[in-house]
Amino acid sequence: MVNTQASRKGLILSVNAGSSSLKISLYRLKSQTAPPDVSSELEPVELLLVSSISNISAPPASFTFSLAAHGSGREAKKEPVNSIHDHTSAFAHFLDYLKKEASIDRSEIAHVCHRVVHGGDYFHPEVITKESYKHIERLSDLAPLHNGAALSVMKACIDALPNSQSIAYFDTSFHRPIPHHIASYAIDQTIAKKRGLKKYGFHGLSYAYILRAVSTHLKRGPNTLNLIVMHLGSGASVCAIKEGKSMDTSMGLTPLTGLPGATRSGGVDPSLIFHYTNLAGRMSHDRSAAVDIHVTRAEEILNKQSGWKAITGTTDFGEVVKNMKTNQEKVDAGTASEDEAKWKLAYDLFVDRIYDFVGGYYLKLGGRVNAIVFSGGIGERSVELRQTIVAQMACLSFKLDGEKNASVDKEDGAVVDIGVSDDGHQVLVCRTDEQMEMARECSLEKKFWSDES
Ligand SMILES: Nc1ncnc2c1ncn2[C@@H]1O[C@H](COP(=O)(O)OP(=O)(O)O)[C@@H](O)[C@H]1O
Ligand SMILES: CC(=O)OP(=O)(O)O
Ligand SMILES: [Mg+2]
Repeated sequence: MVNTQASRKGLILSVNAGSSSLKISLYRLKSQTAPPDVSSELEPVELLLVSSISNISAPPASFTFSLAAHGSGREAKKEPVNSIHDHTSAFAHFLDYLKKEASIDRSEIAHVCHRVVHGGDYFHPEVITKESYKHIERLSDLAPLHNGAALSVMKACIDALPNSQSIAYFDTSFHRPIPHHIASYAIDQTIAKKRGLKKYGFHGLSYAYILRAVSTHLKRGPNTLNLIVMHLGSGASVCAIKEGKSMDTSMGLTPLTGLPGATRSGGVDPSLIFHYTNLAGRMSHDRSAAVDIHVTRAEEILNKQSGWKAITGTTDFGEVVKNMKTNQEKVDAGTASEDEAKWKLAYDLFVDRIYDFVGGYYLKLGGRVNAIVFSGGIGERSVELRQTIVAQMACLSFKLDGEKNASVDKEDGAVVDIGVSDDGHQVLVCRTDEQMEMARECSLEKKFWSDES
């Protein structure tokens, strides 16, 4: 049931619970009288403020909050916060700040959009009811770093923002068009069907935003585009987009497989875990999540105690790159200790797995690739990683403009060109925005804005 008062004010709060972060943006509808008539705009909503809490899994968390003044953005306030230890306390900290720092009446927030990583067989946004909440809760075991976090924020929203309607937007929706044989595993198909064991794919809200942003940037309809998009953050994945639709992606049944992440192993031989520990099948006693999640020791180790954190001790890939450069000479000379060499191991291993997917997807797309796109915290910020990947892709005739690559941070806009080859292959960076993707979808959905709904 939409609160009519709030609906008329047209504020949308978008909440993105990532594995290591909570990103929150507040928007106002640009056209309050006729919200659904702005479908052609990339951003039919106006950003009012943005807040981000990072390092939730490696405290102290870092909190930023900035009011967007006519789009230009005011200097962000950034501070470490010791009281933040999970997504619930991160959201509570944000609400406190909102009260103190912004002259916004919470009761004007009509809708809260929640990024939910695993939607199972939900393909469309779902208003949160007892039933949909339970459905998402049941899927928590398949996205142990994510769905529980999103649910805990939903609970907090229902308490703190009783006038607002909570709506779940799913990462998995974008990947619905993946062909059956690509989404299937080579296992007993009766069991696969019964238990829903297939590739779902994730980072879908990000890929949807990127597709639209690149389409606007290149002035070409999304359905004419073939892209290889890398979303590289604490969770990292690659997606092959064929004629505007997801054709394949590197994550699978859960967000664990594919590329390694900050604390995730990525794809390993499934037998590995039984050699790693003989307690693999036992239930984990980890109770750090605010919502009960049932995972085995195997899942806990591969999701939370692996990745570059396990190799180097840090979840920050920026640190990995910095330390790798510091130790480069010794590594090249063969005189580096294991401790000095570990940074390069983490970097090279990540890069190697990216090659696997980018190379495979280039082949699947028959070489007809309009652009490769870097996004996510690492893809958007690591000059070195982009340089390494595109250098290897020279054999596929991709070319990087070194100066443009080094000055991405100085460029405005969602998409930045960093190279184009003679035969038209583009290299792009896209500042992805999952919160905007949800707010946009929400603003365009007539039923969320009619007084009768
Ligand atoms: N300058 C940088 N170079 C490389 N990696 C960076 C840099 N700055 C941030 N990162 C990485 O970006 C990651 C966060 O990415 P993001 O997509 O925002 O995370 P999440 O997966 O939680 O949504 C951090 O884990 C950090 O490793
Ligand atoms: C699906 C996933 O891994 O998301 P994130 O990168 O936000 O943790
Ligand atoms: Mg993320």
